[in-house]
Amino acid sequence: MQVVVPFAAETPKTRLESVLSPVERSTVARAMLTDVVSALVETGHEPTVLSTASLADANGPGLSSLPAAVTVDDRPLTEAVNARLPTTVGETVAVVMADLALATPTALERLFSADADVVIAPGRGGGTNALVVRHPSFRVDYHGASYLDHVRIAREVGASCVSIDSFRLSTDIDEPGDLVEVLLHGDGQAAATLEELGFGLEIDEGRVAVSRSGGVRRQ
Ligand SMILES: Nc1nc2c(ncn2[C@@H]2O[C@H](COP(=O)(O)OP(=O)(O)OP(=O)(O)O)[C@@H](O)[C@H]2O)c(=O)[nH]1
Ligand SMILES: C[C@H](OP(=O)(O)O)C(=O)O
Repeated sequence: MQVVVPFAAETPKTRLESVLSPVERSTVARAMLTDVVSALVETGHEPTVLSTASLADANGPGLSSLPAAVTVDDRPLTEAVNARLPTTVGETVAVVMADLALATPTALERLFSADADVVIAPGRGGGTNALVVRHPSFRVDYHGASYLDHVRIAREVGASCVSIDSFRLSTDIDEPGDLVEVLLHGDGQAAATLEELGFGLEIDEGRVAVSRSGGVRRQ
């Protein structure tokens, strides 16, 4: 099975612009990529990062030892991923997004071992955080309610399709509120990077929040 990890290398995580500078967004994105790749390697796979640009050039911290091959493809996400999907029966390709900072080998194994032509780990808010494709006619269409689109596309090409219920794989880190989950449940580079940048938990009566300086640091 090939495992592809799409990565927007140049201006990642724009939806975090209210809390992180461009350089910080790049640093956090690269820390999350490192965590995802490390979890995939622990499952015994050899992931390929499908990056919009070279990671050696505009290098951020921590990528010199990334345990993955990097392929540069500057086409838009959907096109770049579709170019990597199976074209023959018997081929399997997994697509795991680089912003799944809570991904663990156990959660990924559940995704990989589910039995269907198309296995989807939905993201909160309608996205598709991870996919396994075992059907030569299935193609992706990211953005918007891509989860619904992918269920429909699977049906249209006659592929069996299941979605898996995983808190860890459903939590992609897109918006400031998502940083809470990294500090609550993450134990990799992404969580460490956020702490280095001064983020901590704000624990009150309602939902836990994050703030920069002043929040509670993890032990
Ligand atoms: N190869 C490739 N990966 C992409 C592209 N756009 C997004 N990604 C990756 O796809 C995953 C989901 O990305 P999004 O959350 O939609 O986009 P993002 O660039 O990370 O963040 P925003 O700028 O806030 O939308 C992440 O792993 C991104 O790094 C693209 O055009 N090409
Ligand atoms: C790529 C996109 O990611 P989101 O914008 O939902 O994080 C999707 O899953 O369709």
